[in-house]
Order: sequence, then structure tokens, then C-alpha cells
Amino acid sequence: MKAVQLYYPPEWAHCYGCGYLNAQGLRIETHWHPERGESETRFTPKPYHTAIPGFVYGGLLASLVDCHSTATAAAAKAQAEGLSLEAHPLRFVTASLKVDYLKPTPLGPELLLVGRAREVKGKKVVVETELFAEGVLTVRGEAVLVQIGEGFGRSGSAPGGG
Ligand SMILES: CCCCCCCC/C=C\CCCCCCCC(=O)SCCNC(=O)CCNC(=O)[C@H](O)C(C)(C)COP(=O)(O)OP(=O)(O)OC[C@H]1O[C@@H](n2cnc3c(N)ncnc32)[C@H](O)[C@@H]1OP(=O)(O)O
Repeated sequence: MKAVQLYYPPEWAHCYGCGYLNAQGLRIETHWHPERGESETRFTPKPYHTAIPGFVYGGLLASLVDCHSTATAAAAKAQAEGLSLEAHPLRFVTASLKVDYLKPTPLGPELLLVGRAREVKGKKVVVETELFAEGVLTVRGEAVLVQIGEGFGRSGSAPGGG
């Protein structure tokens, strides 16, 4: 199954968290499971993603939730509209991001993020994400994502104004 991010056209693929063209970035890959209406991203932090020794830096966890949410929004919107991402690449930007750190996240194991769209309405999608380390829920996120138009990023245009 192709990751949601790999459908983004090049001009939308420079994001530090999820752009496949950003060599220094995290380059996360999100997979959508239509039968469950859920998205999954797996990511193993590097030793330098440290908060205090043994635990993952919270800003990295927020970045993972952020970019996982934008991809979840694209996939959920495509499913709701009956569109294929291949023919209709959709791109969302983050309007709002809330992250609850429920427990310290251990540094070392692969992390699993699972996302669901709670609301798909117009150009807005609200996504809830849970982040697990070795099966333990350590972070919960909620994000509001807003779809940008097809032309954005091709001429330096800003997304406001619809
Ligand atoms: C990178 C910045 C974006 C530039 C895009 C242009 C080039 C594109 C190129 C490449 C794309 C790749 C991008 C990768 C991104 C990866 C993830 C990030 O790191 S994103 C970076 C951080 N985010 C921002 O910098 C957004 C800054 N904010 C904005 O640009 C606008 O505020 C925007 C687009 C988010 C919304 O503006 P409106 O005018 O298009 O939309 P309205 O009509 O105001 O809102 C739509 C719905 O969203 C809700 N909404 C808007 N802001 C909200 C907020 N803060 N909290 C809750 N809801 C909010 C509103 O209430 C409305 O909902 P109701 O339809 O009424 O139900």
C-alpha cells in the first residue's frame, strides 16, 4: 500500500515532517486502512531525539502527530468524497494542534501512531491521533486541518481566502 505522502506532487513535498523531498526531514509515511477508517505511521526516533536520557523529545512527538494528521485528513477526505489520491492529490495544512503527553515516551522502540477523522466538513477535517510505544498509549493528539487548493505552493501564494 502506497503511503499517503507519496501522492503529494513535488511542490507539496518539502515539509520537514513528511516531505519526501526533504533529505534532512523526518519523511514519515502514513498508511490508510479504509476498512477501519484509520491511518498508521511507524517511526523510530534517533538517539539524538532525546528529552532526558531514555525518553523522546516532546517536540518531535508533536511533529509526528502534526504530519500524521495532515495525511490522515487527506485520506479521510478522499474516502468521504469517493476520490482516489492518485487522480486527486489532496493537501491539508495544520490550523490547530493539541498534544497531550500522557506518559513519558521511551526512546528506542518503534512508535506507532493511529489516526481517525472525527469530522470531515467542507475543507476542514478534525483528526484524533494516538501514539503508542510498545503497545502503551503515551501521547494523544487532536488537530484541525484545512485543505489547500491545487495551485498553492506553485507561485508562492498563501492559503487564506479559499
Ligand atoms: C506552511 C504554511 C501553509 C502555507 C501553504 C501554501 C503553500 C502550500 C505548499 C505546500 C503545502 C505543504 C504544507 C505542509 C504542511 C505540513 C503541516 C504543517 O506544518 S502546516 C504549518 C503550520 N500551519 C500554518 O502555517 C497554517 C497557517 N494558517 C493558515 O494558513 C490559515 O489560517 C488556514 C489555511 C489554516 C485556514 O485559513 P482559511 O481562510 O483557508 O480557512 P478558514 O475559512 O479560516 O477556516 C476553515 C475552517 O477551519 C477552521 N479553523 C481555522 N483555523 C482554526 C483554528 N486555529 N482552530 C480551529 N479551527 C480552525 C475554521 O473555523 C473553519 O471551520 P468551519 O468551516 O467554520 O467549520
